[in-house]
Amino acid sequence: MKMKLAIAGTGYVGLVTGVTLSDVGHTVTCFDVDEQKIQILKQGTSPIFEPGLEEMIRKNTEEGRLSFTTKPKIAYEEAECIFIAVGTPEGQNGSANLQYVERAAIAIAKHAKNNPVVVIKSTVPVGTNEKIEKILYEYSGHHLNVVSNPEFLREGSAIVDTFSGDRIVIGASDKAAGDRVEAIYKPLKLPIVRTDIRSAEMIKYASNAFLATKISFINEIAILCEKTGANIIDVAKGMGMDKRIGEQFLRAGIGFGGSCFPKDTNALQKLALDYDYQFKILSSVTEVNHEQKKHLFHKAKQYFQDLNGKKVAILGLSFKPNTDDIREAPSLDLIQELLLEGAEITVYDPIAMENVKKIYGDRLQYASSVSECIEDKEIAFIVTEWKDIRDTSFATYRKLMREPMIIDGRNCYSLEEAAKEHVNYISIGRKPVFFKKFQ
Ligand SMILES: NC(=O)C1=CN([C@@H]2O[C@H](COP(=O)(O)OP(=O)(O)OC[C@H]3O[C@@H](n4cnc5c(N)ncnc54)[C@H](O)[C@@H]3O)[C@@H](O)[C@H]2O)C=CC1
Ligand SMILES: O=C(O)[C@H]1O[C@H](OP(=O)(O)OP(=O)(O)OC[C@H]2O[C@@H](n3ccc(=O)[nH]c3=O)[C@H](O)[C@@H]2O)[C@H](O)[C@@H](O)[C@@H]1O
Repeated sequence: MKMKLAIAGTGYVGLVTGVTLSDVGHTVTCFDVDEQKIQILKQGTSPIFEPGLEEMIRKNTEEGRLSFTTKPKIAYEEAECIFIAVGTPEGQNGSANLQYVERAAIAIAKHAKNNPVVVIKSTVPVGTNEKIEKILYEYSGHHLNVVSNPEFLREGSAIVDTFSGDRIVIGASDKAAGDRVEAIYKPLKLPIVRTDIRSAEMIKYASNAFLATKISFINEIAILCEKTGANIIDVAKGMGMDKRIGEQFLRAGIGFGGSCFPKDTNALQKLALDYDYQFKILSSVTEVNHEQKKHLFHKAKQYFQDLNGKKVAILGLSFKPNTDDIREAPSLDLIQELLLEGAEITVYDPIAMENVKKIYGDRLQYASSVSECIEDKEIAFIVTEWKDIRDTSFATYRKLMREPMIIDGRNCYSLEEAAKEHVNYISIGRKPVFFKKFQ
């Protein structure tokens, strides 16, 4: 059944939801309060870097199923279902800031005329959907059903994640409203989990918190590997082959970043405190992650002591490959520490450089390729495992750097390769390989 849908918010989640649902045949109008964003979208350009997204925006706009507007009336008036996908950034004391969700609900209440189901896709604390139902009633004077439908896509693989996700969660108190949302997703042919509203809200936070826990856990095992002489790659492989553990999210590195894991782990801890409970595991997960983001810097200090005036290269700035998002990116922590030490920093990222320039301006130098970034440097830090960074051979480092000291936060190379290629190579959870003797 094809439906008339509206989306509030054209960030990652709103845009990908709008584009994919129009691609399976629904008519979708995306509304955003950001006029500049809507202008860009109307021209068929994506305001975010996401593989495959721009092509799909153009295709579905041209075929007449997808449109963009800054006028809430146009988006909401006739919609049968309205998805709220606005931001829920970290607010006071770590709690989720719900002001954007509330404003979106008020606009929906004022303009919707077709008795729509209101679907909350934004990540919101348990109990929020019920609050929004009340706001909708207060501002419209009649009852509108609210359904919780949290999102599980990842930046950088958002389209693939939407078309081949593991599950779609639908939390509803009204069966018919839940059925309507289920019907929208039917063409995707994905497993559907139906729950009550509060459980759906909790599934989202619990999933993100569990994945974040896996990362902090493997990062602590990596520290122990470094101390004991074990190899984290082999350890993670051996653990991950146990289906009860699973191989995913066992890549040790320099801590998790991004717009969601840090804020969602904090919001869940805050929610627990609101219910008079201290979520002990999660406070350790956050603490471990905080420390892990400084790991590369500490390694550099360990081998060089004084970094003042050192010429360093930072390869990769986004919080993960295939996105220009630098929110909570570990690169920012490293830059900050190195600036305080007085290092001379050159950075490179295939996509995210402009975002970093907005923060650091001329305090950094910006290179347009890996080679330009590492040329004549004393230390190269690998921070984000973009393909062109992973594909750079040790021979290139040897040719361009004074005396290659590579500190790799993403374990991009094998230790055998490093030993064979005569570079100094320090990675995560593995023995360092030294060509030149460091004290
Ligand atoms: N970024 C991600 O990969 C994922 C995000 N989420 C959750 O989805 C939600 C949205 O996240 P993002 O898409 O990253 O947010 P974002 O911050 O990139 O975009 C939010 C958009 O909403 C717009 N907006 C604000 N108030 C509005 C209003 N009243 N009406 C219409 N538009 C409005 C903003 O202008 C902005 O374009 C958050 O709750 C987030 O935790 C969930 C899964 C994945
Ligand atoms: O709620 C959200 O916003 C989303 O948060 C994450 O998605 P995302 O933040 O886009 O990216 P991930 O691939 O999960 O990576 C997050 C961080 O963890 C790090 N990571 C990931 C995996 C791993 O094994 N090791 C590791 O250090 C990444 O480098 C990155 O900094 C979740 O994976 C999505 O399911 C969820 O929808």
